[in-house]
Amino acid sequence: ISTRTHIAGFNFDNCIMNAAGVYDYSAEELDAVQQSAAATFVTKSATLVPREGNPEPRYCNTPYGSINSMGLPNFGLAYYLDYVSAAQRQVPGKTYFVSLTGFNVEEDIALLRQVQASDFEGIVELNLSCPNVPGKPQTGYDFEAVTRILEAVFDLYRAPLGIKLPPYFDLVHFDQIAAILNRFPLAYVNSVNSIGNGLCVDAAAESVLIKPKQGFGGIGGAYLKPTALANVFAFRQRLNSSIQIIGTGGVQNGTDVFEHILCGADMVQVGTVLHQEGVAVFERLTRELKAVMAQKGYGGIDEFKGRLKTL
Ligand SMILES: CC(C)(C)CCc1c(C(=O)O)[nH]c(=O)[nH]c1=O
Repeated sequence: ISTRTHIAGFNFDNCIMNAAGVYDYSAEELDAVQQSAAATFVTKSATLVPREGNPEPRYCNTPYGSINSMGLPNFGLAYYLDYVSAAQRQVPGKTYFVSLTGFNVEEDIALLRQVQASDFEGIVELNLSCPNVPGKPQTGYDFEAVTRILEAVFDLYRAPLGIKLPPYFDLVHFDQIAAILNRFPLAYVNSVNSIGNGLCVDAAAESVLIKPKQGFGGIGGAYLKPTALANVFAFRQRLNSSIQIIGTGGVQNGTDVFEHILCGADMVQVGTVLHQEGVAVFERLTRELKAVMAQKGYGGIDEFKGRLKTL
């Protein structure tokens, strides 16, 4: 039984990896993912210069998942390009993902120019959940901004590039954003980022759980799965077949991975469960996925990918 997959023409021995922002901040964490059963890694979304991020506590586990307002702490793009450059030499033939996020189009372009000038041979993931012009919603919810950014990006960048999107909750929004995305040579769409601006409360302390933004933060974990599966399934039906899908959100076991693939995902990423369990989670999820496949008689993920039945 094989859980191998392919993204942007690159082959991967497995279809499970980390989600940007989790276990990918430092070289030590990236090493741990490298040495695990994960297919590959994606780096923490990188900015032009290093960022400390928000004051702590900025992440908290909750009964059904997690809440975070990290504030994009990262060592800067150069650090991650150096790490991946060394990884490419150490393990030739393995493909890595570098996540980027600018706070405006100019920054996005500057980040991509820096990637182009490097020896990076992998896949770029552009995080569109970043804030945009103050007073406007995050980029992923500002469809004109998405259009403007992708026009600038694809004028410049010709190598494999995917985007990370926030969750959408209205079928008309799926139609509208998919019509935009179908105009561009995207390698993939990664759905979903955390549900923005949730609020978790500690009733005993009568307080919020995290310090930034009065306790508002991105919601991950089990809460997220129905929304994540809906976004994967909706985009699979709307996007050109040339645009692949990475499914992210709410994975806790092999059946959840199976469900993401059934909805159309070509690769599945994990965040909260990785943060809580560590990199051993990749071996567990892979084992559990293979058990589901064995029980159903599937030899490879293409036999059930996107085959979700409607009633
Ligand atoms: C939310 C932003 C800080 C604008 C982007 C980075 C990010 C963060 C973060 O660094 O706070 N957390 C998430 O759950 N998703 C993200 O995409």
